[in-house]
Amino acid sequence: MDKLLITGGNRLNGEITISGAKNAALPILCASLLTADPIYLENVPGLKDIGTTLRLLSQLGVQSERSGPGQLQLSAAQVTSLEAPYELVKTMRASILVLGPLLARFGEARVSLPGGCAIGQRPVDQHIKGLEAMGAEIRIEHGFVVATAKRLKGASILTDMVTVTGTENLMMAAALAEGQTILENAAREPEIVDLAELLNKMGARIQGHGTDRIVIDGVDSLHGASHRVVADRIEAGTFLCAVGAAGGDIVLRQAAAATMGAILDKLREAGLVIECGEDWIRGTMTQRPRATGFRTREYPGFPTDMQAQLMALNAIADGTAVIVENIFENRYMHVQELGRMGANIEIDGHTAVVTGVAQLSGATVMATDLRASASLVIAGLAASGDTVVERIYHLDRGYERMEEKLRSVGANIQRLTQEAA
Ligand SMILES: CC(=O)N[C@H]1[C@@H](OP(=O)(O)OP(=O)(O)OC[C@H]2O[C@@H](n3ccc(=O)[nH]c3=O)[C@H](O)[C@@H]2O)O[C@H](CO)[C@@H](O)[C@@H]1O
Ligand SMILES: C=C(OP(=O)(O)O)C(=O)O
Repeated sequence: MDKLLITGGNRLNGEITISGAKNAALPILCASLLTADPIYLENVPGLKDIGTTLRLLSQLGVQSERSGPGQLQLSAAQVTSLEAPYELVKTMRASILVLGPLLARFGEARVSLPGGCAIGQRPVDQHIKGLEAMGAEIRIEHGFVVATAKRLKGASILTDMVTVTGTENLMMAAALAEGQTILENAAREPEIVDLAELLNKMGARIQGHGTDRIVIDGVDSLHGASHRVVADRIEAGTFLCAVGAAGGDIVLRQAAAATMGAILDKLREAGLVIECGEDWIRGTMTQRPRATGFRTREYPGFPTDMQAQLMALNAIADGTAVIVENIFENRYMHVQELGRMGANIEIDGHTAVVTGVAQLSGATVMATDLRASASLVIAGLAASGDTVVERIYHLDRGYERMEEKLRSVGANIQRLTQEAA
């Protein structure tokens, strides 16, 4: 298992190019199942989760070809299986996103239930409830969601809570349903907007994406399209937290500041000077961070996927910050590891109270999930001495060449492969 070795203390200066968003690319890859025509994609990030999704799609019969860096052509002309097996689904919960497309186009799907994971239980009951409202018959059998439908029918669906992949699954299914579907309480994340834009290029009739009421007029079939995946706002926010913790001056290229309002507001509150244009963000940090409390919320609120990284910045801030995690019930796994580096953090239920310390000290720590890993890297960049982050396969799920990007702006960070470790 690979590890990262970080020697803290270097300031970060220079430019980093932001990759396409994991959370937009994953549903977009699954959307290729909705048509027999080819889908051409650009700005697909090179991530383990993308590899897993391509393996899953290949198992279903989808052909994929890389034509250049970040470019991918997908063809679901010959789908040969309608089953997503546990071996693949268990490593990546977003695999549930094949359910809606398979059911809508082929009238049948068997998708393994994802099971529990580090950050929370994460059930898929709302995906199922929505598809049932559209006329699907669904049963849980031997750990699989087994769904059938002659043709899905448009319905009015109000989900119990705002769910990102739930909205995506139902939007994809509704695109090929008979009649109109209205999704109330829909998620508004930029990644949903990106998916809807691709679906509309494929001939879908979707309106209201980016609001909490999405209206989809189903069509009989969809066709091929080309699309560039939106920039990863969480990757960009992570690098801004890194410069906030280590100090320095970095410019992020191919970033989408317009999707990052709440993140940029909080980082400014923490003391970063931030300037931005349409596709770039500059973050400069010349002082000790200021304690910055926040509550995670659905978009346009502060994202749960940035909670761990901003907590790491707070760990060395001047003052005390109160953080409330509202989306997942168990997303504080990084707290114990940050504590091993000298952070002063107390947890009471969904609330974390972070009292900043002047200096963290490097330690060997273990990554427990994707963003927890990122928070440990940020802490390591600011800490004195060496930090070893173990189990970085979590990090590789969602960050493209993170250590190379950080090294290019001056960080002292290297990957220790299993052999070298
Ligand atoms: C691939 C992807 O895009 N992942 C993102 C997506 O995950 P994901 O789509 O899985 O997260 P959801 O928005 O669905 O989850 C929000 C909350 O609703 C609950 N819930 C959800 C669905 C359901 O059927 N029943 C239910 O109870 C979840 O357990 C969680 O507590 O949104 C999360 C919240 O912004 C992000 O952290 C993830 O990075
Ligand atoms: C939780 C995340 O991803 P996933 O939903 O793919 O587990 C994340 O991106 O932080």
